[in-house]
Amino acid sequence: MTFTDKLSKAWESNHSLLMVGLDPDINRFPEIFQNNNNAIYDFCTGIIDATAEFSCGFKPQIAYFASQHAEEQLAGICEYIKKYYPHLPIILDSKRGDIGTTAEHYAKEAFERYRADAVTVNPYMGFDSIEPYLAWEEKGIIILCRTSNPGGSDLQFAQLDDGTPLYLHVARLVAEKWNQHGQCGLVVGATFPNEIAQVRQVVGANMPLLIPGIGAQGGDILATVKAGCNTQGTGIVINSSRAILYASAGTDWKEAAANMAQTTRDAINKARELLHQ
Ligand SMILES: O=C(O)c1cc(=O)[nH]c(=O)n1[C@@H]1O[C@H](COP(=O)(O)O)[C@@H](O)[C@H]1O
Repeated sequence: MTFTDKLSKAWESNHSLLMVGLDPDINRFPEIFQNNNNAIYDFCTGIIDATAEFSCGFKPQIAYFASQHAEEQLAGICEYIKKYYPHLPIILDSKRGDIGTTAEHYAKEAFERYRADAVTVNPYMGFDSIEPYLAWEEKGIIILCRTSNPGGSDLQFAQLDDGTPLYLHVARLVAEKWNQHGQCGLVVGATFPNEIAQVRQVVGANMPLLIPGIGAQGGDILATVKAGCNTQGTGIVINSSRAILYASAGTDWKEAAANMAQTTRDAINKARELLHQ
């Protein structure tokens, strides 16, 4: 099954557009994880069990694992999701970008080592740096377009000669040239709803948009849904990481994460209903 099919099914079966981001920061773990050599695996699998029913997938951020020499724990977490929640897609967030021969290895890292369903990539080095990922036709390739951070504007708002901002040029390139197998998505930040709407207009109804920036970064759910959803009330994956992972540092950490995931999923669904009645 392709990533886009799997994602559409997960949207429907869990009635959720919420993706739970796995950004495990050991300094923010509850006390019970002290002196636990497998803390990252145990924490993330606990969060996965607590939030799976409210989410449409999981997005592990690779830096949090690599910085702690925890790549094997990341591989174990991906195995865990595949085994217990095979209907939920994994987006490996690694934002790689390099020349083709090196990109081939980054693609293998994502799709062979971690068996991810999709990966985030950086378009800065152009088509030949993306091509090795596109060869994995079943997999999702989610390309940075209008990122959620304030500094994203430094380059993404630069204008081409005809006045088109760079982020819209990226959206157009992906939609018109790079998305030959219908496997591409774009990253657009919830902190910039006007730009989400511009991107949706350029790419049409079907391209999935990965939208981080609600929760800890303050993006607005209603504005995000309004700008990003297609007429079916789908088409977007709204990521939240810290707000869910660290909802409580006490013994109730799993319940708090579940509550936050459910509340967030429900708020997204309420916005969908409001806009698509
Ligand atoms: O590609 C991403 O996921 C991403 C793109 C972007 O523009 N902004 C952004 O915050 N992210 C990631 O989304 C997550 C946001 O985390 P929270 O702000 O804690 O919800 C982090 O893993 C970021 O690396």
